[in-house]
Parts: sequence; structure tokens; C-alpha cells
Amino acid sequence: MAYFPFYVELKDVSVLIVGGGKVALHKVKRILDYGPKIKVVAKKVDERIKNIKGVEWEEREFEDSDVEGVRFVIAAAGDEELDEHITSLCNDKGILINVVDVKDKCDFIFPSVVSRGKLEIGISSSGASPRITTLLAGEIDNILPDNIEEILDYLEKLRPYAKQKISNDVLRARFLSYMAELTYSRRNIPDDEELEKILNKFLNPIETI
Ligand SMILES: C[C@@]1(CC(=O)O)c2cc3[nH]c(cc4nc(cc5[nH]c(cc(n2)[C@H]1CCC(=O)O)[C@@](C)(CC(=O)O)[C@@H]5CCC(=O)O)C(CC(=O)O)=C4CCC(=O)O)c(CCC(=O)O)c3CC(=O)O
Ligand SMILES: NC(=O)C1=CN([C@@H]2O[C@H](COP(=O)(O)OP(=O)(O)OC[C@H]3O[C@@H](n4cnc5c(N)ncnc54)[C@H](O)[C@@H]3O)[C@@H](O)[C@H]2O)C=CC1
Repeated sequence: MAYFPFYVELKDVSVLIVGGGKVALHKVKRILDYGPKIKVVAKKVDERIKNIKGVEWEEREFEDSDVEGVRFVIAAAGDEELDEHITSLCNDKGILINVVDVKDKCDFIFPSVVSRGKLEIGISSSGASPRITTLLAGEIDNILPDNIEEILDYLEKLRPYAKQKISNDVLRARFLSYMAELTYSRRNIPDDEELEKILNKFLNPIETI
């Protein structure tokens, strides 16, 4: 069965990574910008991980107490016995775990991501082929409007504006949908004069015919 794509708040959330090699480094980089508190525990921690500001690390064997107070665990040591042990520990405590080399032990998996400001497109094959998800991410990136960030920032600001100007819920939803379709299809945002005209059309549909 496929995995469901929840979008998760990582800001200030404790994440433990067991293993400090190439894959651990990659996973650190993937989540770092989302603001989690990352702790890496491994017998040997890659220098590149040690040099990342804000990442806590300890060079030693994993201890069961490492998972205390942690929300997510990423097991990236590539040690089958250790994977098994951490997985059962996390399952008992209800902590979500990602075992990088055993898909069947993953409560959550990393998607390929196309990221443009507030837009986050996650693509997953549920482990069938991570390479395919990377290729698809490249294709999706190519078809996005260059100014999609600007468009989304504009539409976000329009929400409180619409709330203030249009009290009717159905009409407001129609207006916001119309503005999203307009800006996306034209690849640009209207100036204040045009916005006012459109708003008036929604508020006084009969008068403007
Ligand atoms: C289940 C999952 C668990 C998890 O890690 O969350 C998992 C598992 C495994 N990956 C393996 C190998 C590779 N992984 C990649 C790349 C990525 N792997 C990612 C995610 C995931 N990998 C999760 C499922 C994602 C999904 O399908 O939805 C991406 C999307 C996200 C990220 O990690 O950032 C990232 C692309 C990032 C981008 O788009 O930029 C490449 C390609 C490459 O490196 O170019 C290869 C080599 C080619 C190949 O094997 O296909 C192996 C075999 C290990 C071995 O054989 O030793 C396993 C183990 C297994 O299959 O059980
Ligand atoms: N999910 C994914 O995207 C991918 C997963 N993998 C898998 O990820 C695993 C890790 O790969 P790499 O980072 O390249 O390996 P690596 O050899 O560079 O790093 C392994 C790390 O785990 C630590 N470690 C090993 N046993 C330990 C133990 N018992 N206690 C504490 N620390 C321990 C080592 O000190 C080292 O820091 C491999 O099994 C590999 O097959 C590989 C490619 C992609």
C-alpha cells in the first residue's frame, strides 16, 4: 500500500539520527532548513556533519535512552541488528522511525521535493524507485512558472483582504479561486486598479453586466 503524504511541522521538533555517514549527512541536509533540533549519534561522525551549525552530535554507540523525548528517529547506520533494536524500541514508545535501508520498517519515508518558497511538492514511489521520483521532480520543476513564489505570496496576502471585503463565504471562495486561476494562467499579478475592478464584479455582479 502507498504512504499518505502528510506535511509535517519540524520546527523545534527533536529528531535523532543514528549513524553519521553519507546517508545521515544527506538526511540532515534534507531536513535542516525546516528548523528541527537534530542530534546525531554514531561511532564515527562525518566531519561534514560536525561542521553543520546547530546540529548536536555524539561519537559513540547508540544507547536506548537516546530516543527519550524524541519525535522522529532516522536509523542510518546500515546495521541490521541495530535497525531491528531501534525499530522495536520506537514502536513500543510510539516514536516514528525511518530506517534508511529497510523500507518495510519505515513509518515515514523521504520524498523527492520540489521546493519554491511556500510551495512544497513531495513525490513518492513508496520505495519502488527513488530514482524515478528524482526524475519526476526535475520535470515538475521545469514546468513551474518562474514566478510561482511571487504568485503564492500575492495570493496569500489576498486572503485577509478578501475576508475584509467579502463577507459572504461562497462568494469569497469563488473570488479567491478566480484570482488563483487568473494569476496562474497569466503568470503575473494584477495591479491595484485591476484588482478593484475584479472585486467590484464579484460584489455587484448585476450592475457591471
Ligand atoms: C524507502 C526510502 C526510505 C527513506 O530513505 O526515506 C528509501 C530507501 C532506499 N533508497 C535506496 C537507494 C537510493 N536512494 C536514492 C535516492 C533517494 N532516496 C529517497 C528516499 C527513499 N529511499 C525512501 C523512499 C522514497 C520513495 O520511493 O518514495 C529520496 C527520494 C529522498 C532522500 O533520501 O532525500 C532520494 C532522492 C532525492 C532527490 O530526489 O533528490 C537513490 C538514487 C540516487 O541516489 O540518485 C538510490 C540508488 C538507486 C536505487 O536503489 O533505486 C535504497 C537501496 C540501498 C541499497 O541498495 O543499499 C533503499 C532501501 C530500500 O529500498 O529498502
Ligand atoms: N535511503 C537511502 O536513500 C539510501 C540508503 N542507503 C543505505 O544507508 C546505510 C548507510 O549508508 P552510508 O551512510 O553510506 O554508510 P557509512 O558507512 O558512510 O555510514 C555508516 C554510519 O553508521 C555508523 N554506525 C554503524 N554501525 C553503528 C553502530 N552499531 N552504532 C552506532 N553507529 C554505527 C558509522 O559510524 C557511520 O557513521 C547503508 O545501509 C546503505 O545501504 C544507501 C543509499 C541510499
